[in-house]
Amino acid sequence: MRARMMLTTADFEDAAREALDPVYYDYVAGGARDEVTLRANREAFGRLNLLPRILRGRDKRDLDRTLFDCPMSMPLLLSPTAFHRLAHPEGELATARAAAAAGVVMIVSMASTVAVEDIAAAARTVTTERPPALWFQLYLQPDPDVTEALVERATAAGCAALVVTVDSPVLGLHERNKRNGFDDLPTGMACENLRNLRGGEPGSVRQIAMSAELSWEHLDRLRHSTRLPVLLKGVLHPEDARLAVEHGVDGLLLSNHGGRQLDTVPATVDLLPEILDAVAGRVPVLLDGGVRRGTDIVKALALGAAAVGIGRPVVWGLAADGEDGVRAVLELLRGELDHTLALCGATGVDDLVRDLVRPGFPGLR
Ligand SMILES: Cc1cc2nc3c(=O)[nH]c(=O)nc-3n(C[C@H](O)[C@H](O)[C@H](O)COP(=O)(O)O)c2cc1C
Ligand SMILES: CCCCC(=O)C(=O)O
Repeated sequence: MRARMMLTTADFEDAAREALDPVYYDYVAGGARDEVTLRANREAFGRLNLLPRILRGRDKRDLDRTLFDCPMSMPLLLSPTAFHRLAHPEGELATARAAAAAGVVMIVSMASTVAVEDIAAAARTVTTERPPALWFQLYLQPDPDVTEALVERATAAGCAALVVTVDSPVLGLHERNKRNGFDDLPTGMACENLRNLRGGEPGSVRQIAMSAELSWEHLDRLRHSTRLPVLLKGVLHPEDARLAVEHGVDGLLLSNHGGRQLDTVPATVDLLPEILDAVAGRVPVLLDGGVRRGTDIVKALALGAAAVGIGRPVVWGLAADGEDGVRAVLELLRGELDHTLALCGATGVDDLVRDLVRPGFPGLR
């Protein structure tokens, strides 16, 4: 049999589907309820068209960008995804080494199955031009002391920014997980950032409190308790984007959680112009959701995103081939990004303007 050619992120998804327990595959691939938003994220990128410029490019294009003092080899980052040890025995250690080697930021999930200190140590074992950068994602906890203990832990581990996920007053409901009976980590795996956080906590998933009673006051308290940049992840309404800036956040990660929280919310790339208008350049806006191709990255950047995140493709790479798989996914996207820039007549990622992206022309999908 001919070996599979790993040419696209979809090839990694196919390989991951074969490698993974179907219950875990469904957990990663799935979305909330009817998965309308999950599909919309992809469809929206497909509907947007690129209108390239000619005779104005460059042989060697600049891909690098610095955000929150973190130099990145390209404006692509690893959005936070939980439970990497479900995908590969080395879990987040492998992911962190791949991200460091590729020179991109990894946002560590609060629900990682390796402790943030160990993830940071793994990233530091990689020798590269740029110091490895980790940001830390957290859910605000109803008890602010728990949030603060977590922030202290992430800060001491060397994380350079905090990403506060605000789209989860309750957990999204995935009927795939219900049907599969998946509601906890298997024996031997835990949410290691929560283990012994303040006392003898076991690191159970159930320690992560989702609360519908969180308010801007919880965010204000966090904002005042840390010097790290704070980004909000999951703001969708432009009015909330305005409020977030007023409350002193340093950036937004425009995200619908990969279609895993409220189903039928719009695709993130469709919302991007409205959110950017609301923010009016005061803070950078990053985006994730459905990014699978270099053309997707270019469209989001051209519309004004400061960087884009990928969630599932990282887990597919990890499941398919551990550290090498994640690295391969990142290099594949780097190659597609560079190739798309060339075809668009752009000299680099700073040479992209809104005018390059047009709403779908009829008949072109
Ligand atoms: C398996 C999985 C686990 C996730 N875990 C988290 C998490 O712990 N915290 C969080 O804020 N977002 C989490 N997300 C959402 C991602 O950060 C991101 O928003 C989403 O995956 C982006 O869409 P994409 O998968 O289409 O690239 C998770 C997504 C997946 C697929
Ligand atoms: C408590 C873990 C949350 C993981 C998550 O955010 C997701 O699976 O989308």
